[in-house]
Amino acid sequence: MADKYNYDVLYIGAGHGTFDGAMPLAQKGFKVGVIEADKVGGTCPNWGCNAKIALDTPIKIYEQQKQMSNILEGNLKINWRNNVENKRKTINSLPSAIESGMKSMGIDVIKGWGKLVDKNTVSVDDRKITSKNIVIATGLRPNKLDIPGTDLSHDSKEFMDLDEMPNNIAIIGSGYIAMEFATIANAVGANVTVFMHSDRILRQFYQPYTEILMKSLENKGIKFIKSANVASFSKENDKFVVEYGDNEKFETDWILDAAGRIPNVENIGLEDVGVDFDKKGIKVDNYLRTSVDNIYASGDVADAGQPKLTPTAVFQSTYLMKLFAKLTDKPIDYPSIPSVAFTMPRIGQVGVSVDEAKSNPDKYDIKENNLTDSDWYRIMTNDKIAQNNYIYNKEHQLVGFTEISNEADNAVDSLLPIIDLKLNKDQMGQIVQLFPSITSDTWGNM
Ligand SMILES: Cc1cc2nc3c(=O)[nH]c(=O)nc-3n(C[C@H](O)[C@H](O)[C@H](O)COP(=O)(O)OP(=O)(O)OC[C@H]3O[C@@H](n4cnc5c(N)ncnc54)[C@H](O)[C@@H]3O)c2cc1C
Ligand SMILES: NC(=O)c1ccc[n+]([C@@H]2O[C@H](COP(=O)([O-])OP(=O)(O)OC[C@H]3O[C@@H](n4cnc5c(N)ncnc54)[C@H](O)[C@@H]3O)[C@@H](O)[C@H]2O)c1
Repeated sequence: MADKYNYDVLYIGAGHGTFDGAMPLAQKGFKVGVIEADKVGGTCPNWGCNAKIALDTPIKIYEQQKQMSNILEGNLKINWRNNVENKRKTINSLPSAIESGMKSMGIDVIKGWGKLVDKNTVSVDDRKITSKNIVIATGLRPNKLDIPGTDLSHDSKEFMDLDEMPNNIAIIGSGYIAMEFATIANAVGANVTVFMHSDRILRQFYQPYTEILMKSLENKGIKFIKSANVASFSKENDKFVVEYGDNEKFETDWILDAAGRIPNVENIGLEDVGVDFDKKGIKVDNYLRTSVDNIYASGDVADAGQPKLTPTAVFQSTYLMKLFAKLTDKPIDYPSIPSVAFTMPRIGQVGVSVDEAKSNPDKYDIKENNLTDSDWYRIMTNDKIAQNNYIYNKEHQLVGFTEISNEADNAVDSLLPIIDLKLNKDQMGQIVQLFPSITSDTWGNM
């Protein structure tokens, strides 16, 4: 299409906020360009979900083996170097696979730093590229603590590429990255100390479950320092020192700063072109349109009031494809975005939360289960922690769910069609699950 401009749609950033929608858009005949400054695929395949789950998979097996030590004899041990090598092997081909996929659909993949020049022009080094529509999908980056010695700390990307697991690790923060990586480092044998900002971990999740998780991690040897108020990092001989609280000092071998991630909004010309943003990201309306009418934002960098996760980025980029291809003219209508902390045990949730249900008893009913004594599957795997909550509206439709267990990710996933398609009992009765499976038990416990 594009005649007046080089492209119909030009994307800045090549993560899930871009490629899930850009590929089908190009397939429909639209002229599409994608600018990427680093690895094609962005955070999720290279430094996020895929990379993390490759490292986590042996951890899950290791933890489950310990649970079944009455049957499985011998002591498994995780070889960290092999684990990192295996992670590299499983993800290293993803950028070129995604790039080839885009090129095969006719997308021009342009390497370099994209910066808005005006509402239809983006510069990449010395090149000026024009487009009818522009999508900014530049993602997030670690929010390094603004304290003395901050450069002595490391981020999640560096953790996932450690050739040796340090004996002692200090982790700053108690969110997703902090808890998932504390789980991994502890299983590999490191002494892990978590410096919490407050007295809670994983504040997005149901607090009674996060308290159970924290106790379980403590029982495995992870130390938590609540409301630590970390003041500085320094180096003394071969050791690193975390100064916190009332001038207390903690010596360690390695510091992971996991105190959150912030939007990549700097040096991309937003101010020059009049695109509004703040520290939560680029402001968008219900069509993912920014304050400039032909410029859109997608994925983590957009402040869309949704969890900044891969499923959100996939849904948003796919929605934009439909909008550009005129397959919809309606505002974006989000499904329930599922989220899981890949700790052991895991905590997962989707839809209406338990807290929301408890504060609106006229709208919701809650069914709580302890699966360790009632659920055959969890008895079989000797799970010591497995609980869930089903949340129903007054028409008895399932509208929310949360679980803590080794299988919480699979349990949440299995219920998404019921929640999103609002299946009633008759419709559910038309579907039989594989048996035995987590799905059959999760549906069966409703
Ligand atoms: C350690 C970790 C684990 C995670 N685990 C999970 C998980 O298990 N499940 C889940 O759902 N989510 C997870 N996430 C979040 C998930 O990775 C993100 O939500 C998702 O990758 C967002 O995609 P995006 O396209 O918006 O941004 P990104 O994937 O970050 O892509 C943005 C791209 O833009 C590029 N870029 C930035 N500025 C420019 C510029 N000016 N010019 C050109 N290119 C530019 C960047 O190089 C990058 O490639 C995890 C994140 C991290 C850090
Ligand atoms: N399983 C998953 O889906 C998954 C896994 C990892 C990351 N992610 C995504 O990546 C993003 C970043 O994850 P994250 O764990 O960095 O962020 P987060 O927001 O989950 O956690 C940040 C943590 O840092 C703490 N903190 C904030 N300021 C601090 C300070 N000054 N000093 C000490 N601690 C401080 C917070 O209390 C919190 O515990 C999120 O968008 C998340 O959705 C998702």
